[in-house]
Amino acid sequence: MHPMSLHATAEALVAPGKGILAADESLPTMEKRLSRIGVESTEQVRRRYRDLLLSTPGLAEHVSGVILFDETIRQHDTSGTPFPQVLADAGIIPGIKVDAGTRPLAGFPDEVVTEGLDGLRLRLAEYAALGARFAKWRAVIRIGAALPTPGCIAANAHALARYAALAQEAGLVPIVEPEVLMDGNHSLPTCASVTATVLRTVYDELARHRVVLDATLLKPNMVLPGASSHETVDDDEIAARTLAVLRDTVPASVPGIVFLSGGQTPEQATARLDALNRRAPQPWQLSFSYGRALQAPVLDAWAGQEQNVEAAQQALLERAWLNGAARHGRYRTDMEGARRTTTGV
Ligand SMILES: O=P(O)(O)OC[C@H]1O[C@](O)(COP(=O)(O)O)[C@@H](O)[C@@H]1O
Repeated sequence: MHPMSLHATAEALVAPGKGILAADESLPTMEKRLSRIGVESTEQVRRRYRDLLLSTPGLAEHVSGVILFDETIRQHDTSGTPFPQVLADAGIIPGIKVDAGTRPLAGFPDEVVTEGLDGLRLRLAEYAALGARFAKWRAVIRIGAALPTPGCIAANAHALARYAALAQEAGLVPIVEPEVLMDGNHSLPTCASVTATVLRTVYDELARHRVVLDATLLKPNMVLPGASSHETVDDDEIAARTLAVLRDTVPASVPGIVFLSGGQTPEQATARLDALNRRAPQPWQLSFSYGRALQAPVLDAWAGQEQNVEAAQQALLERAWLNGAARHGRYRTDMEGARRTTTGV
């Protein structure tokens, strides 16, 4: 086992000015992301793309950890170094997505449950041996006319707790991710009340399963109006509503909250993280674990072409730098596109 305690690892993942790069897209998600830029998703393409991300020089300045996918944790960079080692050498903590994705929840139309508990103890031991020091499991909750149901919330919270306990047993810090989706035309208060109910249920289950909270991180959605609701809400209101829900439901012993981006634009995700941090101090660090909001500009800049690798890495450094500023509540929109002049890089 790695000599750093689980609590120390959790704290290092939410170190000031830093956050997590979620690069753990499953095969179907990666196929979607690559087809947007007109690139076919093959194992070699995914390896090249992840190599670009993970070998970005200077990434550690604002990235504390990277979540990998099962395929990626077994792959190597072009010189033959395993990806978890590439990260560790750069001072970045390697992590791993361990859920097996969502499936329809039997008896609950339009609701899903995350699978992957069977055999998880053995898989976690293998991931730890491959160099992972933290893990992630995502539950998905949909808002609809009569959704989510208590049954769906309970099933997902139970799975998250079973996973988190197993991750800690294996010496990995569990990131607990109950995502309330932005899809739909629901209001901001509806998202707030659903998110609060989900988080309360999740923390009940974590306690029941004896999960040590100071060695966990929470990866929640921000409290937002539904994507098709046409409600305009400013970033400070989103921060206020999000913090009100979190303060009501997340114990203070949790070291950090690392938000998912969930379909927000990169600029929105950064501005809202900034608004949240302008309301610090809070009981926990307020950080990011963004997939799309960090990678969308990288994919656009890369477009699958070798000659664009450096420009793509610059795009990643730019977003990491902006989110690093947002970690301190020091982001301003005029910093967009200004990294080279400001940092002299
Ligand atoms: O392919 P999956 O397992 O559905 O994962 C979806 C993505 O959702 C996340 O949990 C959050 O990503 P976003 O910031 O893009 O919402 C990522 O960690 C993950 O890559």
